[in-house]
Amino acid sequence: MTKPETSERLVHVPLGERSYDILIGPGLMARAGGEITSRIRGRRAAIITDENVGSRYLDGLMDSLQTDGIEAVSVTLPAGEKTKSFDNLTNVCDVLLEARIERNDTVIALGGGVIGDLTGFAAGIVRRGVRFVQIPTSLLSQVDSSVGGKTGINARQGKNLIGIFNQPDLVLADTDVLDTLSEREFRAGYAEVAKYGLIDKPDFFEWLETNWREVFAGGPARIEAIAVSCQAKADVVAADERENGRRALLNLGHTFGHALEAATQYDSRRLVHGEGVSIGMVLAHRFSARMNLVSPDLADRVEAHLKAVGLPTRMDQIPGELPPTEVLMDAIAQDKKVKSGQLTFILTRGLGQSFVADDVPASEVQRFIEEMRPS
Ligand SMILES: NC(=O)c1ccc[n+]([C@@H]2O[C@H](COP(=O)([O-])OP(=O)(O)OC[C@H]3O[C@@H](n4cnc5c(N)ncnc54)[C@H](O)[C@@H]3O)[C@@H](O)[C@H]2O)c1
Ligand SMILES: O=C(O)C(=O)C[C@@H](O)[C@H](O)[C@H](O)COP(=O)(O)O
Ligand SMILES: [Zn+2]
Repeated sequence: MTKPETSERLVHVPLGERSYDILIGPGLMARAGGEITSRIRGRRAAIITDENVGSRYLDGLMDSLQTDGIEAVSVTLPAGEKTKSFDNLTNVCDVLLEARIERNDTVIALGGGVIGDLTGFAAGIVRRGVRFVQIPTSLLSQVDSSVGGKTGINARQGKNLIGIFNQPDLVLADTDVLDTLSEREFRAGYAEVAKYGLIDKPDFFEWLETNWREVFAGGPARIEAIAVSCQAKADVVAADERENGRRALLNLGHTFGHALEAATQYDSRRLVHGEGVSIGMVLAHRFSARMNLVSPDLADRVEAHLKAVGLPTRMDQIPGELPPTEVLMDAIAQDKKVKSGQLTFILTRGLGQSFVADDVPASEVQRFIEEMRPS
């Protein structure tokens, strides 16, 4: 096994027998075989990827696995949010069973959050659970979706409505691969980075306001931002793995964001997840101001930063027409945080002072959306 780069970072997710490491840094793809064989007994693997990532990184990963004695099959799916479907779940399960992947073999998600969520779900249900490694290749998946074990697919009724908690055995975030990510997708991932600052790390948000250009440029600031994000997520997940309380904070901006994704039929030409989160976080701050929890200046500040990096911050920036507010409210009513029919939102009392509000009147939300949406 080749030596780790000195710039490499390790974040541990302490979850008892489900604990695992997240390795972050350059050159990890070429070491994947060694990192896997040092942790997982089985010598066979199945790699699930998408066409954009597979065409660039599948061969290299296969070579690395082969060097360390792992024999692998692969399946390449179409790229994009629509891939998180029952049809593709069936396809992936079929591939795993046909290849006779056993419980101690490894299923590898090589791609962004779409591939990670779908693959993690399949790995958790095939033979009631086989080993699962995340090799996240988008910024969003390196800072968020590969960590914490939420896996699943979308349903006709809404986003991520069918799935399971299934922690990975290992996460390998090779930061070199971010060089081929489009600027738009990098920005979308950045929304989830900024989210950690807005949840409870005001110093990190301030650091991002000053250093975001370096994060976009690559190098140590980018690795630092990814490591801080993974540590922030690991801390929340370790405290509340199954979202009985504090973990809901990671949903800041998502109640609005998921409704907008559903409203655009998961059409990535109109909106991708991180963009929905960006608009959703601004709405969550504006709604907090509306509820007299914070000054509107804070919402202006959050919007100014997200705008500066080039993210959309308002519903009127989504191309095409949005459905009526009632349709958005229907999607919001399907949110997994709803309790006894009451909406739950993540609101804020200040910069980095987010909290879970589980008594938000639907009528207030509806009125607020009416005012904020394009007329
Ligand atoms: N499970 C969780 O905790 C969690 C957290 C956040 C988001 N998510 C989910 O993650 C998904 C969004 O993830 P995403 O933003 O990674 O989307 P994605 O998986 O669709 O990836 C974005 C695009 O970038 C391409 N891509 C990925 N890596 C690349 C690379 N290195 N070079 C070139 N192209 C590359 C992909 O092919 C795709 O076209 C959503 O479904 C969202 O719900 C899940
Ligand atoms: O890990 C979590 O918990 C999150 O909420 C992270 C979110 O960024 C992510 O988009 C997640 O998939 C949303 O979860 P959901 O339970 O609202 O579907
Ligand atoms: Zn998200």
